[in-house]
Amino acid sequence: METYLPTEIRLDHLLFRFLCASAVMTGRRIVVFPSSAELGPVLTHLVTSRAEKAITSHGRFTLGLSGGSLVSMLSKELLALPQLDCSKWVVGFCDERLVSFSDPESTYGVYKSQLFSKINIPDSGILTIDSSLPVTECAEDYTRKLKEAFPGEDFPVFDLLLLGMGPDGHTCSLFPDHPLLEETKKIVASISDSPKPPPQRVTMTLPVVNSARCVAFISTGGSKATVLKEVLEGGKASPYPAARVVPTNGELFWLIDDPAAAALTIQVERPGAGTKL
Ligand SMILES: O=C1O[C@H](COP(=O)(O)O)[C@@H](O)[C@H](O)[C@H]1O
Repeated sequence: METYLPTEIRLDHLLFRFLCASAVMTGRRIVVFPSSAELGPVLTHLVTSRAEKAITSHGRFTLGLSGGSLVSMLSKELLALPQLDCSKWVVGFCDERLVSFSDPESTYGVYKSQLFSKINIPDSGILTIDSSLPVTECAEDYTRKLKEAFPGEDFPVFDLLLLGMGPDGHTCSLFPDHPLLEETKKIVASISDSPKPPPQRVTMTLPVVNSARCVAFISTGGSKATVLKEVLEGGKASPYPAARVVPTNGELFWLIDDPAAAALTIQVERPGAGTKL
């Protein structure tokens, strides 16, 4: 039996269903903002909306964080929210550099000083590497921590992964032409020859990234424009690690600014004020 709805609500409902369907059909949404000032609030909406959905459905929100330019943008935006309850968050790192936590290159270290120390996330909800271990043992130790945090899952299924992309097309610590791109069994891999310093890192593998319920790339600045065109318009044959991120059952967002989008010729979304994902 069809429920009666006023015309405007039926149209909204149809539009909503259309947008959902087109997102599924295209498999990804590329959303371009004039600058990171407009991108930031939409990113926080994505985080808080997926957190609410996850906590309602399974009692916690599992979030994978990347380093680099994302750290300060995300920290600033989350801390600007009037209310942020992170008591049910479990945070892991999409990749981490093998340096001491006090080193400015430590992704955990910078999140700790810019974000974790200012929110109510419990220490037990932050899955860190043991930076005192040699790199292969560090990856094994981090694998064990993820397996404990995601019991019964062959590959951990994160509610949301926030990824960056370097100007060479790398994401996490998965670099172009590196054998780690072919990894199919490990959850976490070590790398000792990262072309971007520091050379020793641990990284989630592509099977983990592609198992997530939602993956969002945040990419800003003109230095990303050339590679972004290759990644987003290069088709299935694109050799760039970022192009290999295609969640099997999850959502994929590319949140980018105008300078990063400068070379794109494909259709993108240009949201207005108050856009929510
Ligand atoms: O080295 C890294 O780089 C990427 C990209 O960083 P960005 O500063 O160009 O946004 C980052 O996503 C990754 O976590 C980090 O280890």
